[in-house]
Amino acid sequence: MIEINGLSYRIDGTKILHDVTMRLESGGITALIGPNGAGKSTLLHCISGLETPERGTVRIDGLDPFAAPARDRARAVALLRQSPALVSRLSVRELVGFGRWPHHQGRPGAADRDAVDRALGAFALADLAGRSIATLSGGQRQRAFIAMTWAQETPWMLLDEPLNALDPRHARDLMARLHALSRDAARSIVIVLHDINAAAGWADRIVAMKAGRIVAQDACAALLTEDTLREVFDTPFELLEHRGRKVVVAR
Ligand SMILES: Nc1ncnc2c1ncn2[C@@H]1O[C@H](COP(=O)(O)OP(=O)(O)OP(=O)(O)O)[C@@H](O)[C@H]1O
Repeated sequence: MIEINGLSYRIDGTKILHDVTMRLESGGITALIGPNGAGKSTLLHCISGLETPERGTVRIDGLDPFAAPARDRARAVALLRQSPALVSRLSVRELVGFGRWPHHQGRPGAADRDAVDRALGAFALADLAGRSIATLSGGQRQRAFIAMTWAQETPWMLLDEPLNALDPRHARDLMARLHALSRDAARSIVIVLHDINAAAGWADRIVAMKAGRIVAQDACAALLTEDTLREVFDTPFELLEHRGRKVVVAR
């Protein structure tokens, strides 16, 4: 479980997160939704210890990300940032191999090479393994960064808009893989999504943020109501039902 208590974060005097308190249950997929600028990325950065909050505490299965050594933190939680830094001379295989660093600390073994091969296979990157990441298309590069995060094999994966740049097939494949991973490997996934229908189709739980605050959190089906979505996004939505699934249409 990730427990967040009274988390506040400020940049240059402007409050970005306001006293956020919540629990993220282990297992399954939790979608983090909310309008642009709501503080979703900032919250993920604080959870993963990338940013230090002004006040409040975070515990990742008991681990304090602000006090723990970087290696322990990197074995507890993997973060895919929205715009990951690009080291363009790296090959795809080398980039994915970076995900193994917390496990081998510079001396990769057979288990690390296997994990990289599995990640390359899982994201249809085997044919691109030797290519420089600078030469990839936007979607291919996004998949390489997701594979790197995946190869880190942490109990928690925090993914900030991983569907960016993915075509419909790869977006669906990614959500299906994350769903299977959360079931078969008992990994806990927190994913920022702007596509509410991806959340409706795959998430177990949804947390909705607005203006630096949590405004709703519940099981996916319970949270997705026209009233809640209108309140979160300040725009009307229509909720339809298709083959037992909710489909959300912005009006
Ligand atoms: N370095 C910074 N300096 C000033 N303001 C910042 C900085 N980083 C973030 N902010 C502000 O903090 C607020 C929250 O940003 P954040 O990126 O966390 O939102 P978000 O919910 O992830 O948005 P989006 O959906 O657009 O990615 C925004 O108003 C943003 O402009």
